[in-house]
Amino acid sequence: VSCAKRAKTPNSELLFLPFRVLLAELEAHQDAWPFLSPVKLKSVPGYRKVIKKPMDFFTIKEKLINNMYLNQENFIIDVNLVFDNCQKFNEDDSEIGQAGHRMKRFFDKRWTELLRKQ
Ligand SMILES: Oc1ccc2c(c1)N[C@H](O)CC2
Repeated sequence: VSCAKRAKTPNSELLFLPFRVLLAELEAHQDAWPFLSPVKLKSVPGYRKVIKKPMDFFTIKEKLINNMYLNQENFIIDVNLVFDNCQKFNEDDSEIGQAGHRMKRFFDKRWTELLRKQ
């Protein structure tokens, strides 16, 4: 993801370590396959029109590595965007729709556990 690289201050790396761990858990989840990389807009009819802000785990990782999240909220907004896009584009009873619901439940649980630790 090209963007102006922000100065890497040590504490910002430390501050976001829990998010990198949490993101790694999302990527390792067996239901993560629809969300690992950007949807190929050219090969999925209607996606570009319906989904105004595509998002995926790879893009989130790139933004984390490039210090593009200024605060915790923006990280959570992007993760929830992945699941909201999935619910918008897929029927709840579809394979991908079900994977999205399972991933969201997993994320909400882990995020709550992470917050309780702080
Ligand atoms: O049948 C299909 C084919 C492609 C995709 C989906 C469903 N859903 C994803 O959210 C986006 C990509």
